[in-house]
Amino acid sequence: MDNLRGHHVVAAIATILVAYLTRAIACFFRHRKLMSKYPGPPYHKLWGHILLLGEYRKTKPIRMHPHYLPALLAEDYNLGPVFLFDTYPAGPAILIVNDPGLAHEVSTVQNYPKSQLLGEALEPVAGPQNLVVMEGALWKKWRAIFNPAFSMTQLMTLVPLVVDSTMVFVDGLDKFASKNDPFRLEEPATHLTIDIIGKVILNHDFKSQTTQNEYVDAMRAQLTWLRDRTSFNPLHIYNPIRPIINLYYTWRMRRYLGKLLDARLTARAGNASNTRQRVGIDLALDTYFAEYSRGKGDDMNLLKMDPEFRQYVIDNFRMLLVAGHDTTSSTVAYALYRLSRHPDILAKLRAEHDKIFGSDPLAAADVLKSNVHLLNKLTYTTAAIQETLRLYTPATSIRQGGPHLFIKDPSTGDMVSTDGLTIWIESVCLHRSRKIWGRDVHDFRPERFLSPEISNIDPRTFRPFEKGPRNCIGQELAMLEIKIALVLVARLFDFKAAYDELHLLGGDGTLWAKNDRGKQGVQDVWGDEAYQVLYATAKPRDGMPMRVKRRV
Ligand code: HEM
Repeated sequence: MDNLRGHHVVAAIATILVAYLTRAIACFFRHRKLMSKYPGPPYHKLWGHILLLGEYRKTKPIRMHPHYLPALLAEDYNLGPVFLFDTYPAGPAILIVNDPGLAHEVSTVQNYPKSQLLGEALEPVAGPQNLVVMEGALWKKWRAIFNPAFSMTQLMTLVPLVVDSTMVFVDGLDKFASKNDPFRLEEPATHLTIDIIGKVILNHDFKSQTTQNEYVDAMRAQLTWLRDRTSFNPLHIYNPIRPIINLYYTWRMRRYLGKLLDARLTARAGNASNTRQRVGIDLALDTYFAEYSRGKGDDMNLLKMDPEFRQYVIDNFRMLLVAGHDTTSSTVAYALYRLSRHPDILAKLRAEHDKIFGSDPLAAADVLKSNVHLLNKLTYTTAAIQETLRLYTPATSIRQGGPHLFIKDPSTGDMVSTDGLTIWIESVCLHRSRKIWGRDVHDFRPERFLSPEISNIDPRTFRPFEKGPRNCIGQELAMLEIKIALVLVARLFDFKAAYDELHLLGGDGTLWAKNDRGKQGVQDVWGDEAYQVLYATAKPRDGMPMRVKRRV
């Protein structure tokens, strides 16, 4: 009897399994059939674009940032304004936007929602609700709260603080120069931008350039634990330890920021007029007092912050601290790298600094502090930074398609459905398009942003900070930081990339030294050994090994 019942159970489980498998297989082939109608590189009935991905993995670096791939595909297959890349079920089916007009449509006219994939990827870094992934009224509210912290008027008042942090960076470079050893430029550049964003958002000096800091250690360690979206290794993808580690670092970071918030709250409630500034933490507290003070009498009754509000503030701080350092530090490193490879361009940049700040580079910090508006005169330096951002775009935008959202393919006039698809506004495709920028597209030539030729290029093409309502809140801050770094560094030091000396850095204890993945095989993209890799954002490969020499 028991035996018979056992057979029934097995038969029922088998039936469910067969039904489940049949449905999964039917879904799979329905997906492939549907996707085969989209424009794109050759599509395999069974494999979609998975085999194509395999081909690129043979000829390009394994660690190459995924945002290079659509640009390579567009070039190799002469692809049009919108095309599909589908590695389902290994990855999502992605509709790639490779046209400035369509990018404008998706980012600005229709402002597609942010992709769920982005939410999943950023959750460990800044919780489920933060400025980058929020939508609708919630996003509007928090964007409006923090906007004033990034206004040009506010930023200009912070220039002296940025200069001070950058002088600590200069001291650090000096030490590397006297030791005459290679080092990874990305490391000190990262600590520089962390210190700056701490001041801008929290009115707090992490001093990460000179000391260990609990928050910075936790944040950087957590970034190394994020899932590497280029890895297909199931042991990595489903690592059971990752969620536990994430919880631990999240707890440490929230605790640190919570203490800062409480201290500021107490100071504000006690003596509002003396402590208020337009840094992020005070702007958040302004909103808190405005929203919660009704009927509570004086501010001292608000010292126990509403838990929901508190969570939003802290997670937004976490997001701003991450978004506000990673991309900027990479751009500082890439700008110095590119300048070091083009003595003629570097000479022009230095001549501009001589002209604006006087011929003594050692006096530049004081000159700048006494007249912060001199930064607005840096025309050539700005072009050099723009050219760096064009070639080394640190971030792009991933949106979510939907049943009512269609993209009109300008090459055919077809309305392309975006239902169920991830939409990628692929700025790297736009920034590396030979058709748009000409035959020297992969060359570093700041002049292209200064000559009349730029007026022939659709202004919606160049979008390192994205465009539309979800553009980068920190773009002016980033430009200001990078300009100040170049002004204070470019005339004092000569840099030389040291990729041929990477073996000397194997034991330097950095995040780069600890990870061996992809260090063998092809190591260049478009002939560039300092290609970008995915390490939370787009970072210079191996942290950009450099040697530096003092000039004056
Ligand atoms: C070179 C430096 C930077 C680059 C290239 C850059 C690029 C970008 C891009 C492309 C986006 C759009 C992302 C998306 O659509 O998902 C973005 C958004 C954002 N960036 Fe930046 N960023 C830089 C520096 C900064 C800085 C210094 C901050 C300061 C906190 C910052 C904070 C943010 C935030 C909060 C968003 C989300 C804005 C929103 O959706 O309302 N970024 N950034």
